[in-house]
Amino acid sequence: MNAPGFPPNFLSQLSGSPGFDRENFIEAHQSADAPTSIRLNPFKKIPPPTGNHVPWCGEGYYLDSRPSFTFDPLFHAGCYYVQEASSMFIGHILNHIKGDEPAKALDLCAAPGGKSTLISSALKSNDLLVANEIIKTRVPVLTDNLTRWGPSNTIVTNNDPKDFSRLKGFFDIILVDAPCSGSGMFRKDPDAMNEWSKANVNLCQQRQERILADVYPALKEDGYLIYSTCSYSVAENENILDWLCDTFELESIQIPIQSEWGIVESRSDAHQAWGYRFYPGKVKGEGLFAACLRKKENTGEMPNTKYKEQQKANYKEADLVKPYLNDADNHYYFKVNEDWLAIDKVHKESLATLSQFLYLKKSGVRIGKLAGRDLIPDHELALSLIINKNQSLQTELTKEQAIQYLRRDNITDLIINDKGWSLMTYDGHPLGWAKLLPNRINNYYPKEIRIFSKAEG
Ligand SMILES: C[S@@+](CC[C@H](N)C(=O)[O-])C[C@H]1O[C@@H](n2cnc3c(N)ncnc32)[C@H](O)[C@@H]1O
Repeated sequence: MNAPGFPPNFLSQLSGSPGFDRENFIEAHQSADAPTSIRLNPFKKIPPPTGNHVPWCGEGYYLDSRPSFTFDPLFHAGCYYVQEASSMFIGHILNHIKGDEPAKALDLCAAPGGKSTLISSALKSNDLLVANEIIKTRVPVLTDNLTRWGPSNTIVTNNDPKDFSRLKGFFDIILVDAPCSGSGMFRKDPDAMNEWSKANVNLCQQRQERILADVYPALKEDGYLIYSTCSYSVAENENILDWLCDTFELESIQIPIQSEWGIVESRSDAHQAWGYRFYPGKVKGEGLFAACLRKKENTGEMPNTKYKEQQKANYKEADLVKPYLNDADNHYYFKVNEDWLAIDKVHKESLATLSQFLYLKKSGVRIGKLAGRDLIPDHELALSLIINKNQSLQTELTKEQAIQYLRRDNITDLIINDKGWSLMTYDGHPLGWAKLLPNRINNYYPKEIRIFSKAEG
């Protein structure tokens, strides 16, 4: 069977990969469309869709067809994330390794944020997630996706992996979802085939080693390193595991899987490290490789950071913003310029440490600015999981009105009985803020993320 479109040497290079079935692989790329799947936000409950479950992810569902997510207000409310099914396996690994002890997790290569929202779903409020993206222009999409998801225990950073090497032994879990040659996405994005070459695979391999070496000191002894790519190349996968085991003291972790899931369990040549391969045709999802290793050495620890307390006057101001949050006493309140922010109290020290070494782009939840004793609420607050909805007005919108709101258009046929800041909700889920005035509504949906397309379909 021939496969038009695959780059020269691609199939021959794959022929040695564990579990590779040439005919099955070509057929999956010729005849089957990439399945559409979503993952529900466990903290913003909506009725599950009618499609089948993703076998390795309790919150993952395949959809029978691909709807227009842009025109679904619940998507903008952060009730679900559109994610390729294989990627959800990272959540399965996390569930296997994570105990009850509070953990600090780092998602090093995080934009656009699919795996960050996945990790976030598996964490409790006393766990911390740091989601980092090196490329500045990709940070906004990451912060937007995490804002929609709503956690208050998350910090977004914009740093090079080597900046993390100073955070010695800080993290219990590090995910490196590495930039790679991208062959696993060929079915979804056939244009990616034009970028593929053996030389690029080698370049990616070198970059992957560099990223891993840079971040390694930030992992605690006995902490877990999860490594993943969307490449099929042994050079970027099993060979990287061997390189890791040659270079550092790591133990490979076997992850329980069920044979009917269709995932191929592989072993690296030299160290017999376990890896998990996803081939379209064998699994209902795109190409992925994932592995988990445990650090068995101490490469240094952070000295304790002394936290500089804020001045007393600020605490008085903080009392004005507290009523806007649920569980207000379990949060730590701080100011960045004029804005008040909150993060779970247990992360106060971590925040101080991270702010010394990294560029923080989003920390916990931005509550808003005070104008006298009144709060000008921030969009992050509206979408957050910690908002006290009873503190402000709420205006429930029809689907048509919600789309108008999300476009920043005029909202038609809305009867206004109140005055002031109102949460605009759809099916009870906040979308953002508007200010209700006697004869008009001021729409405060952020213009950068408004719906731009005019027509559905
Ligand atoms: C596979 S994508 C991450 C996808 C993301 N984890 C998700 O699930 O949505 C790899 C990311 O690594 C970033 N990246 C590129 N070069 C990098 C480098 N040298 N060090 C760290 N990250 C890099 C890319 O900008 C990209 O966002």
